Amino acid sequence: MSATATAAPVVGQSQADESAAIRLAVKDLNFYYGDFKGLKNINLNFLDRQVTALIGPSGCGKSTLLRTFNRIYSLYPEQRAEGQILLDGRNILDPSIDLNELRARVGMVFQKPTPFPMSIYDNIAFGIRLYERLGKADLDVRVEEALRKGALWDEVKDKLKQSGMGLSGGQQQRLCIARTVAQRPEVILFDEPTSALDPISTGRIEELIEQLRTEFTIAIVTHNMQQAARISQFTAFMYLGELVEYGPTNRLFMNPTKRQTQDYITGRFG
Ligand SMILES: Nc1ncnc2c1ncn2[C@@H]1O[C@H](COP(=O)(O)OP(=O)(O)OP(=O)(O)O)[C@@H](O)[C@H]1O
Repeated sequence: MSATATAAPVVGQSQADESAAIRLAVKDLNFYYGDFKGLKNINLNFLDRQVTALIGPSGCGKSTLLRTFNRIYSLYPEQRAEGQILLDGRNILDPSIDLNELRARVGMVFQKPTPFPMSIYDNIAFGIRLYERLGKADLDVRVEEALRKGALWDEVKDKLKQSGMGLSGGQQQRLCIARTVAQRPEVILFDEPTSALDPISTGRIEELIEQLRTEFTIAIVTHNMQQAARISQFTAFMYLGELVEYGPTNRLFMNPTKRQTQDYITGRFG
């Protein structure tokens, strides 16, 4: 989808904390799909308990970058990353990294809600059981905690045994967020989490992301620049596999330093 805005979007209120600790540091990252170079020498930091939005025209590499952070690409043998991605100082591209542990520390929420075909309760409990042995009472507490953090508890507390597939699209997406949160990750990746949702469900997810950032470091890919402006503290603008400009969202939208950024946020290309 292309940018259609004709003027820079209105920027939200939350201020970037430029002094926050670096949670994820991307250094000289190159990414290849076979011979095709999808990311070119990316250097970028994601700061603790801040929301960083990745924006740019279709095909610029936003999802590719996001997918390096939990190495989900390693399911495909022809895809590879070079460089470093330091999570709390440790390079997650190192072959010795335990991928299951990495994916518990770096959770991901996809564009299309993907509940498991099981009960609402088990959707949350499933991931916890993979890593921890908890008794029924403790597990109940964890499930409730996750559903509360996913802003879903009040709507589902009386039907935890019903299938997660029976929820509305927006509720399913909040269930997926709760499932991710239940693993107690440090970083949560959102890949266009609201593009399949109506405006009301979108608003709820945006509010939820705003709450989650008090606890988690968040990276979000979005085509919606108003959304990036509303919910992120930092924004990275990408084009053709390169990082063009990065900075506090306020500054990047109000006063971009690069012509390409200016053109994109005002809808002059895309
Ligand atoms: N599996 C793949 N094999 C080969 N090339 C791919 C593959 N996936 C993505 N690409 C290419 O890598 C580049 C970056 O794609 P990516 O999906 O990261 O872009 P994007 O900015 O997220 O796009 P969109 O906004 O359309 O989702 C594009 O040129 C795309 O065609």
